[in-house]
Amino acid sequence: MDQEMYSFNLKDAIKSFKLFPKIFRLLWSIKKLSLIFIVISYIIRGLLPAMSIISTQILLNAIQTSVNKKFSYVLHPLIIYLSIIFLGYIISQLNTYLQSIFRIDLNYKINVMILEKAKNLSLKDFENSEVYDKLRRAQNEAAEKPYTVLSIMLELISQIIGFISTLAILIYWKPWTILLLVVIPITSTIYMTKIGYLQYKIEYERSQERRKAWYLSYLMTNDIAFKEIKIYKLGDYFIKGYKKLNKKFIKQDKKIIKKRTFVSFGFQILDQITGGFILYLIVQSAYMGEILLGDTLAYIRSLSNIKGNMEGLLTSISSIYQNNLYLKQLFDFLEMPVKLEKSIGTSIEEIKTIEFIDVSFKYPNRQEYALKNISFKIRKGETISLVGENGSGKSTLVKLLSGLYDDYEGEILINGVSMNQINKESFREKMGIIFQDFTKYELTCRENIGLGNINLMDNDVKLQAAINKAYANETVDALPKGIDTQLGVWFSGGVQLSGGQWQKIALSRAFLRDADCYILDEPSASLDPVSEYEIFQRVSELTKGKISIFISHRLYNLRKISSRILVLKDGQLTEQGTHEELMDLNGHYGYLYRLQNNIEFVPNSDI
Ligand SMILES: Nc1ncnc2c1ncn2[C@@H]1O[C@H](COP(=O)(O)OP(=O)(O)OP(=O)(O)O)[C@@H](O)[C@H]1O
Repeated sequence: MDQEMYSFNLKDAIKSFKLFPKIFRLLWSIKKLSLIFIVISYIIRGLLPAMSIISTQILLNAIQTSVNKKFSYVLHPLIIYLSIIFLGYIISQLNTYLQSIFRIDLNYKINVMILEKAKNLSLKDFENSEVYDKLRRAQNEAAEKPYTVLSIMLELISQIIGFISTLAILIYWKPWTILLLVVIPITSTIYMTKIGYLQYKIEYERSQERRKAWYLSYLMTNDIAFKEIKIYKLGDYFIKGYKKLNKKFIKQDKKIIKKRTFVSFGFQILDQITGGFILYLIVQSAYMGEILLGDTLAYIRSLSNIKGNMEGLLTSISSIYQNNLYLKQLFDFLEMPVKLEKSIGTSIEEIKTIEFIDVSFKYPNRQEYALKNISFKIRKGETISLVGENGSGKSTLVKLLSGLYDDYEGEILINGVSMNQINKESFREKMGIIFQDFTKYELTCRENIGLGNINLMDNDVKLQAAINKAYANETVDALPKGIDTQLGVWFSGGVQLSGGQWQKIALSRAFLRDADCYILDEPSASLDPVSEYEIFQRVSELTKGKISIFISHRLYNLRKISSRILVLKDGQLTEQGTHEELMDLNGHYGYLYRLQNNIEFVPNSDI
């Protein structure tokens, strides 16, 4: 047996049933009345087999002993027999209907709960692959599970009732036969549960690889990497990676199926032999005249019912355990602690100052600091430029400044109040940011802009003003349905924009809000130098009296508009001042500026 099999123990299995109250609370919150009806219908379903056996037994025995009796002697048992069949039919139909409806509501509610939870996660959570795995597991594997557990749980209730009630019929005849009937299924269940645990463990351990396989297939089936896949001929490479991962999964799955089939086959054979032996005893008793025809049939049916019930009951217990393991993923995710930002802190009415005091920060998965001992103060009315080579920490600084990470060292003060003590939601409402990797929403142009302030989504005047501010008029006017044109290529009627056009739409989105601080992180990636300069100039004009922060590698464009330039090098703030001051300093900025503008370089030992 595999090493992993030993790590399963019955205690864990029993412990997993502790999830019941949580599951029940969740289900109760969906639809109380439906849940009550479903439970009742399962209880009746559990009683029906025994009721049917007893009514058949009474009917047959009545027929066999009806000589010289009135017809009503057999008619009454017949009516009872037919009523039970009819009741069974109605209950089964009602049960199917209620469960289908319940399932729809439950799935919907759980998916919304997952989205609500994802909404409250921090950027750090999203950059943490463990949290990401939890989210994916919750979404992919666990969303269906509460329903599965519900139906198995109810099936279990019904089976227990069915089992006990039919068992009573056989106990009445030969009590010791019961022992024979239960030993084998119980042993088989323990084994099957172990296999279930093994399967879960494999699934759990391969969730990173599963995500990788999903990612490779995503790259192959979406437009994001299409061009590079064609140009660099990456198709076969990605398919090879996809196949390699999946071959491993298939091998593991087949091994489990083999094991499951083998164990189940062995126990089935033993079970059939026991069943055959008890059947032999029933037939022998009937032959000897010890029992009537109705009793014989009742015992035979009880025997087959008990066997079926026992098997079903134990399979249910084992699959509840297995499903609970997956459900734990869902609860783990839903109960993951998150800091709800909006409920805490001082509200920010206007951003007047932003100050970093000796701020250092490193990403959770990194050893080295991305920012080290950064100190500066920005006042309202200033236009600040952040410059530095790739990886020097500019975008990280912007993320810290927007309150997206909170585990930095030092202090970040907004209007003199610590970032950790302000109401971040009110603060962010006052920020208009275009990140380097801004989002191109596969939605309409109106939504792409309106998402900057959803209250203004239908306010055409304000939308147009934002479009004008961002110089996006030409782009929007050229769209076939104007502002209501679908953008991107994912949905029908979509129009794809150029990188620079997308950027202007994103800028309009930032302008739609009446912010106190605008941040443009490297628009140069998509804008030509002239457009970038125009936009910087435009933004600094429009934000007079407010704060604007630009990040660009084109130092020439920042020269005139910046009231101050902050120079980052290897995560440290090495220089700050106006363009002229920094040129006079002849440090790193001077070096970069001259390099970009073909000005002869005067060496400086500090560079
Ligand atoms: N999410 C992240 N997790 C871990 N490390 C990160 C993350 N984002 C950035 N880094 C690291 O932090 C450092 C600073 O990155 P940052 O993106 O702030 O640089 P930048 O100055 O904006 O660079 P560029 O000019 O290329 O945009 C780099 O070493 C980078 O590898």
